[in-house]
Amino acid sequence: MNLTVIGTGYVGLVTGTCLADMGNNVTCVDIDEDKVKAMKNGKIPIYEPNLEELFNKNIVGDRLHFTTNLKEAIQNSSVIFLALPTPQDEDGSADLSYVKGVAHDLGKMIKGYKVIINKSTVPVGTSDIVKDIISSHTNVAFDVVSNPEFLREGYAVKDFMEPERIIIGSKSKKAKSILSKLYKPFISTKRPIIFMDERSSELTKYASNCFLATKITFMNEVANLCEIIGSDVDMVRIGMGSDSRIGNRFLYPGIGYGGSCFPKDVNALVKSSDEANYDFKILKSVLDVNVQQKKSLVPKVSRYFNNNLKGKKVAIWGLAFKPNTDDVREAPAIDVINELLLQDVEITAYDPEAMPNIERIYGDKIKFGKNAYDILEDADCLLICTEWSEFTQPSFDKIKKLLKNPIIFDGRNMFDLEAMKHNGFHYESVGRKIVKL
Ligand SMILES: NC(=O)C1=CN([C@@H]2O[C@H](COP(=O)(O)OP(=O)(O)OC[C@H]3O[C@@H](n4cnc5c(N)ncnc54)[C@H](O)[C@@H]3O)[C@@H](O)[C@H]2O)C=CC1
Ligand SMILES: O=C(O)[C@H]1O[C@H](OP(=O)(O)OP(=O)(O)OC[C@H]2O[C@@H](n3ccc(=O)[nH]c3=O)[C@H](O)[C@@H]2O)[C@H](O)[C@@H](O)[C@@H]1O
Repeated sequence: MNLTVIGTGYVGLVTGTCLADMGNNVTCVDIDEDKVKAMKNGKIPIYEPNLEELFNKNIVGDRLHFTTNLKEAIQNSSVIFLALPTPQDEDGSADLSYVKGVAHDLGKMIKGYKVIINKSTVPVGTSDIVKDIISSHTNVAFDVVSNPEFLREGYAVKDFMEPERIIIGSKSKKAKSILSKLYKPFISTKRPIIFMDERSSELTKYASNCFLATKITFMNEVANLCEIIGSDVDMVRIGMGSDSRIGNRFLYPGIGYGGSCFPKDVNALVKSSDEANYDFKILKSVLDVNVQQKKSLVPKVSRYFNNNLKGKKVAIWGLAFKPNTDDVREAPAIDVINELLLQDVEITAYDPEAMPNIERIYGDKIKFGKNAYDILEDADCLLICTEWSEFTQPSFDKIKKLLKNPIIFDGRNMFDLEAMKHNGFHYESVGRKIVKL
């Protein structure tokens, strides 16, 4: 099939690349000229494991094309994906201006039947809004389908190629039949397409992200309680997770959830609920608890140094909002850095992928290293904000030699308590006993 993908951020690029890999002829459109130029030259604008290889394969295979010209891009394709940003507006709601803007453009441009598939995360009712906008410009037949995306950064290719389910919100037989054909290579009896109406599909996406954010937040609160009453959250997590009704995934406590989606999507569902005169209390608590959790590491450091961090030198491992991405949007490391800078702390940091993005925010306020050990020399302690696999089995001897004091504050529970005792560290983590020197 000839397809057009509008917006080549994370979702658009993965969607376009994976669908091209299934033999479709895909044209990706973006308004960012530099991005399009770079992609035409085979340069991928994001760090995402396994994507670059697939991207290059499909460019060489002449199935993946890039342009800034929307009119040209949609000319020969009756299937159009929207993968546009829906960032958080000032009042917490989802900003639909990108989606609405493109709907106006499409309304003025379409000449024959098109199915417009929305992959952006959008509030309930957006499919109707898009339909109305397009209809205000044209009498040509078209369908608007809600087809939310569930991929995770860091696993995006696998998640797209082997989705646990594909949600399609549409009442149009024609659109459903086109999408069934398009997604055939991705589905099986264990990985079905679930058809529903547009409004249910739109809510499924928010409800899924909000539930996961709630699950993490619940465990963060369990961890906070563990610290007070002397339980070990790792054991509680294993005990809880072995109940298949609960499941063992997304039960890892830490220094709060971040990223480009959970924070904005929880805010957006709270806002939509308020507008519908429904007080979504549990989600309001999730928002509050996560703000506190993201601030929870620095007070531990401060307490250790008798509430005086002025002039201390702190090394940070991990800046991305999670491993295997260079994305620092709403990353807990940013809250940690802000708080430390407020207390006049000197910061050295290392992340395998995200340092350029953090440097863009802080300039020379932070020093960066070439590797994890580079930044430890003479630091008063080490903080861990992201659980990159390269931090999993470090040389504790080397860390001890380089740090001024053998002290680690771990926001991601990376190390075994007994091992840290044996290695001779003061070690504080989340929801577990403090290992004292
Ligand atoms: N990032 C993720 O892991 C996931 C994101 N989503 C949702 O998918 C949507 C897109 O997210 P991302 O890909 O992360 O966004 P992004 O911000 O990385 O990329 C969006 C792209 O759209 C382009 N764009 C903006 N206006 C345009 C226009 N008028 N015409 C053509 N291109 C235009 C931008 O230049 C940018 O390249 C959001 O609604 C997000 O919530 C859903 C699942 C996963
Ligand atoms: O809508 C989206 O954009 C995507 O949002 C999340 O994906 P992503 O933001 O890439 O990252 P996750 O792996 O879900 O992690 C989100 C945050 O939760 C934190 N987390 C995750 C799991 C856990 O057990 N504990 C925990 O603190 C991570 O550190 C990270 O900060 C969802 O997992 C995807 O299904 C969804 O498509």
